[in-house]
Parts: sequence; C-alpha cells; structure tokens
Amino acid sequence: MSKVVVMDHPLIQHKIGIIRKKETGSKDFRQLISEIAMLMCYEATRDLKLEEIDIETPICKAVVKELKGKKLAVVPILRAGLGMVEGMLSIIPAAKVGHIGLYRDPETLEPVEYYCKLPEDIAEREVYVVDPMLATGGSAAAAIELLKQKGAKKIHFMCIVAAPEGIERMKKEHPDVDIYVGTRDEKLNSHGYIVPGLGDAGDRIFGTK
Ligand SMILES: O=P(O)(O)OC[C@H]1O[C@H](OP(=O)(O)OP(=O)(O)O)[C@H](O)[C@@H]1O
Ligand SMILES: O=c1cc[nH]c(=O)[nH]1
Ligand SMILES: [Mg+2]
Repeated sequence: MSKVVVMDHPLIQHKIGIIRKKETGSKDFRQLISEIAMLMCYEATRDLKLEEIDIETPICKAVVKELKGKKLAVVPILRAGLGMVEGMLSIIPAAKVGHIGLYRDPETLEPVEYYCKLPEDIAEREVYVVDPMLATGGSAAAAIELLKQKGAKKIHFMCIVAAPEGIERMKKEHPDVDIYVGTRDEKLNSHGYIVPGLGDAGDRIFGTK
C-alpha cells in the first residue's frame, strides 16, 4: 500500500501561503515553486538506501555512506511540472530528466497526452514524477501508467497542492506509488479546480492565461 506524506515543514507551509495569494506575480511564483520543490525533494528522498564504502580522507582511512544502487530520474508533467525541475536538481543533480506532456481537457477534465521523452534506462531508475497540482488525479494517474508501460518500477509522485479526490484516485489506481503532498486542500469546484488552491499553476508559472 502506498504512503501519503503531507509536508508539515514550516518553510514549505509559509511558501505555499505566498503562492496562493492572487497578487503573487509570475517571477515570485516561479521562484517559490522551485524552492518548495527543493524542500519537498529533501523530504521525499528520505527513504533512499545507503551503503558503506571505504575511502581515505586527508587524515586517515574512513568508512562513509553513499547512495546505493538505483539511479534517479525526475519526470515533470508538462507544463506546470517544469517549474519543479530546477529545485529538484539543485539537490539531486545527477538525476536524469524525462518529460511527459499532458493537458487536461477543460470540458471533460480527461488528460490528453502530447509528448513523452524518457531516459533510455528509465526501468533501472527510481523515478520522481512532479506536478504542482493533483486535482481529479487524471493527469498524474495517466503519467504513471505511461511510465509503468515504459518499464519504470519504483515511482514516487510529488505535488504541491492536492485535492482529496486526486489522492484517493492515486491510492486506488497506483497503490504501489508513494505520494508526497505539500498541502491537502478541501475539495474540487465544479470546473475541476482545487479549492482554495492557487488557480492554474501552469498559467501562473509561465504568465499565460
Ligand atoms: O489532476 P487533474 O484533474 O488531471 O489536474 C491536474 C493537472 O492540471 C494541470 O495541468 P494543465 O492541464 O492545466 O496543463 P498545463 O500544465 O499545461 O497548464 C496541472 O498542472 C496538472 O497536470
Ligand atoms: O486547481 C487546479 C486544478 C488543475 N490544474 C491547476 O493548475 N489548478
Ligand atoms: Mg494549466
């Protein structure tokens, strides 16, 4: 069964408070999304396995710990997920980056796929799928289904704002995927937007409408 981790770190909560404000402009919004992603990445990578290796410091021989085995990949769901990539890479710089392009049809709320480019060895990597918003869960569930079809085995999903509906859908459709959530909001409105949410994350990151 997947675990759902809701972040309680005060820095994350403070920064989410600022991006919710309608007067926060694209420049600050982008910067904050990146900072939140970095802080969430720190928490989401807590369970990575370590192994001991022998080294020599300038003083003597020593045993140190390094990350074991699996290499990492970050996979943003376009467009809004792109805003989280830089923050993730700032602390896991050796990760490769795949891209999955999905947009949500405004009428049906169903995800429409338009792009997919993944590292060749995605099956051997531990994958962090990132998207600031988990609303109905349709986009995240479809992206993870695609990754599984391409052979990915160990997948995590990270979002900044989640609706309860999206969390439930992910637990049901992908019970093997751990979910890291910046904040769990109240509900979806009749247009499928998260309440109170922060509006359309992609538009706010890129200054479109
Ligand atoms: O959980 P869901 O109901 O699928 O909604 C969430 C999706 O909607 C947004 O993308 P959007 O379709 O606005 O595309 P964009 O990132 O290009 O703006 C968001 O970034 C998620 O990908
Ligand atoms: O509230 C929402 C729901 C889906 N996508 C967004 O960007 N915001
Ligand atoms: Mg959008």
